Amino acid sequence: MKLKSSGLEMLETCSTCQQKEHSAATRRANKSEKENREQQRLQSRLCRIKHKIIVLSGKGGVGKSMVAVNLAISLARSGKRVGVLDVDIHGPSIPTMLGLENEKLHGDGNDLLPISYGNLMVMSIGFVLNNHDEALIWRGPRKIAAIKQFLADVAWGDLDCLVVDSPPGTGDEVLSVCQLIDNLDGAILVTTPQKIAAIDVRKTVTFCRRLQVPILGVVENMNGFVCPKCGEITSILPEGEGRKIAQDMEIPFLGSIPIDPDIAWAGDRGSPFLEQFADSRTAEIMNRVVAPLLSLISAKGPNRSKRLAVESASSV
Ligand SMILES: Nc1ncnc2c1ncn2[C@@H]1O[C@H](COP(=O)(O)OP(=O)(O)OP(=O)(O)O)[C@@H](O)[C@H]1O
Repeated sequence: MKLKSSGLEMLETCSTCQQKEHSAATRRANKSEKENREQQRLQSRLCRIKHKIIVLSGKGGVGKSMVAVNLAISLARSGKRVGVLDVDIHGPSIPTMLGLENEKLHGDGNDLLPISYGNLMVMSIGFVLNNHDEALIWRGPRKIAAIKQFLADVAWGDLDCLVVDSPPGTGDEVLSVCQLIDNLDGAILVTTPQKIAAIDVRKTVTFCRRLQVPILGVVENMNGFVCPKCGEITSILPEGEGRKIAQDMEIPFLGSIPIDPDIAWAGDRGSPFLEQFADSRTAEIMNRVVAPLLSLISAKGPNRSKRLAVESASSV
């Protein structure tokens, strides 16, 4: 015991240790100063964006990017200033869906400049990749830093709405967006009609509730098939899980969008469906699905959404 206590005394008085502690304290102070500056920069960007919506799903390939792009187009067509932020680090689809896959990231001083698609402004990790086959092999901290940089450094200017397209699941990217944007209007959850997708989407509902992100509604995509010859909609998948999630979990059901070969065609050609096939029956259905979201954005003032079905917070 005696030896141990005299060892401790040595530690307390040792000048090398004191120096080390002093440098560590300086590093900590510099780090928190840097973090404060970053936080201020982030807030000054975000406060110029009236509404922020994230499109989520627990399942991959269910149509999140398709919903994000067409919602953004619909808002832009109604005269809103809209940005689309693609935070799918490992599989960014937005550049392809908007025909921007050959665009590269530009900067101006400390600002990153969004790429324009008509009057839409777009930012995606896809603009950073050197070629289409390149894969980013990043762990969580690097992904989180990239998303932070997108939110803090992209010069969106004044926007009516930012639509964030996310990767499947509730991993680092989605968690970062939900935590960094503290006044998100809410999340749109996308599912397909099968139980297998719905099971994962239910987890996304729980995730949103734990993070106190309001749920704006569920979209059930790929419900029924639109015959390209006669336009009749035939049911080909088990039906109704999207509506069931909405009922069971007391969240709004925004509607169902059928499988339409023209949606897939439009996505591959980089020409948004609601622009290219504006007069089709499916476009009419899609317009009905996004109508409540348009009303939300058109309401005066930022973040007017009612916090829906949000349960008591628990820290994550
Ligand atoms: N209703 C639909 N009818 C036909 N094709 C569709 C429909 N919805 C989406 N698609 C097509 O399905 C593919 C997957 O859609 P999308 O990329 O939007 O899904 P995602 O959920 O964003 O995928 P990921 O999980 O990989 O990010 C795309 O080629 C898209 O054009």
